[in-house]
Amino acid sequence: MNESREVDLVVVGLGPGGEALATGAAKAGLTVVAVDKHLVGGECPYYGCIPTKMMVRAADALAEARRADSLAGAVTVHPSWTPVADRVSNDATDDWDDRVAVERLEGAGATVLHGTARLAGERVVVDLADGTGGTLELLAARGVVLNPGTAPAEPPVPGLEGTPYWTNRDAVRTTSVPDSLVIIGGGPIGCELAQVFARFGADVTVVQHGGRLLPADEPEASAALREIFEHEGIRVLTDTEAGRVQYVDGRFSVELSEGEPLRAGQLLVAAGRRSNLEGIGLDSVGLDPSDLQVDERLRAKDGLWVLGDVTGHGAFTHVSMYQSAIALRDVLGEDGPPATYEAVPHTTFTDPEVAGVGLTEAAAREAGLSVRVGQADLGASSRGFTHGPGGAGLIKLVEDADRGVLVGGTVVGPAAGEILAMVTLAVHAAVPTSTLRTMIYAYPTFHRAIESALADLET
Ligand SMILES: Cc1cc2nc3c(=O)[nH]c(=O)nc-3n(C[C@H](O)[C@H](O)[C@H](O)COP(=O)(O)OP(=O)(O)OC[C@H]3O[C@@H](n4cnc5c(N)ncnc54)[C@H](O)[C@@H]3O)c2cc1C
Ligand SMILES: NC(=O)c1ccc[n+]([C@@H]2O[C@H](COP(=O)([O-])OP(=O)(O)OC[C@H]3O[C@@H](n4cnc5c(N)ncnc54)[C@H](O)[C@@H]3O)[C@@H](O)[C@H]2O)c1
Repeated sequence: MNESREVDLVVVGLGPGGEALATGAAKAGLTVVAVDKHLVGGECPYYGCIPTKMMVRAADALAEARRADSLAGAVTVHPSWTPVADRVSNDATDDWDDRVAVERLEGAGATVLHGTARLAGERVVVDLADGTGGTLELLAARGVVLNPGTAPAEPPVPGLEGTPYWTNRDAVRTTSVPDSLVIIGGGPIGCELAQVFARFGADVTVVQHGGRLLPADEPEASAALREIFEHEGIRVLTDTEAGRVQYVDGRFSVELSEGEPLRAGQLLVAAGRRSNLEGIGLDSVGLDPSDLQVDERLRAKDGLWVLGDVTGHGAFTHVSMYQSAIALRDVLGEDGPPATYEAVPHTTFTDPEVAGVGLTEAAAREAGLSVRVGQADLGASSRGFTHGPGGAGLIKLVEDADRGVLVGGTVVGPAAGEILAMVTLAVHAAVPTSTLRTMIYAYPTFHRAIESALADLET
């Protein structure tokens, strides 16, 4: 089938934001063609947030059971990956089948196509994945939305190519736990999965070429997480470069910039992401994919909106969804608040969770702000004390002293992502720190430690 069609809107790439935008535009009465080369919904539901958080939940349950000894008596733990693999396959991903998502989008009134799309000047060309080798040319009167996301980056490590190493996409599909696992990369993916597989019995080593785990977070958070990882038996090698990789007789060996090579049953590469904008045809409309800028309504140019991870405002589902709502209003010609990114929160779902919002202390100083920081030891708070094992953590607040408002905050601890919510609100709404100090904090909650960190701002 080689045909041309005129429609109102074409959405290329159906990550969380693209799917939501296509749904909203179709419900608003536009004729919408929504195209994805793989699964409708993108990385988050099939290979990212949802399956990995099911894995984290299972690993946390094991850790809690192991803590029971010192709190409530003996519990015997026999880890099994079977319920994890079953939940990921049956409940999270429908065995990596997007039929439900496709039907939902079609139910909203959109036409859904599986195929690889690219811009060709005024038109969008779709190479259909229906096995016919056909193409479809679409002319979109209102415009085109790109939400193509990212793919796992392959670092330039000699010998890596051609080995059966894992990326996040393989790790979430595994039906067994390797006896040993080397992870290249100590970012959010590397850290979350290191703890999951270690708690299920794998001997795990994280190789991180920077100086610390989670380098985008506060150094205090990285140090706290490293201590906990090492206490749990996870080996953390920082300032270490992975060298030649070999795969012989079903085992990996990884040479290192220093020390003995590592040997393991599996290798996970979690060394960042590669933008899917390359090859999507931006050059055909005069734009450079390696330096794409979007405005506060996600417009790259008239009639072209781009959203999600590739915009560089935080590779998180909530950013993709936030941008999607703003771009949808613009597509529909509606007014509304523009996109701002001062209070983008994130949570890495290790145990303890590492959650942050806004600027780190270093970023605030680099921005030339008059910075005051305040810290509190979560483990030493009343709630941390009563919680006991697993209750360690910290709170760090960053204040712009001239304005008297928080511009950033970090929480490490159990449910840190939830505790962070009030710091996110404070940064977002620029609530004066003097107002935050007069609030009553329930006793004994974890969030009450924020009051101690606020008091520490004054010292
Ligand atoms: C292991 C892992 C865990 C994560 N955990 C979290 C978490 O806990 N919380 C969180 O907020 N975020 C998390 N993320 C990040 C989150 O998955 C992404 O930020 C989110 O998916 C938003 O991405 P996106 O909207 O840019 O598009 P994506 O989800 O990447 O989707 C893009 C879609 O575009 C399609 N596509 C690309 N090019 C084309 C083309 N030319 N034609 C047609 N279709 C195309 C792709 O097939 C894909 O379906 C995690 C990511 C990973 C990898
Ligand atoms: N809970 C969450 O919200 C969550 C969880 C997972 C992923 N994510 C999103 O997905 C994105 C991608 O995650 P990621 O962890 O792959 O990427 P990342 O870019 O955040 O971290 C990759 C890490 O790998 C290191 N690295 C790169 N090349 C290396 C090499 N050759 N040797 C050793 N170390 C190397 C980098 O220093 C970096 O710290 C994240 O930035 C985040 O936005 C979010």
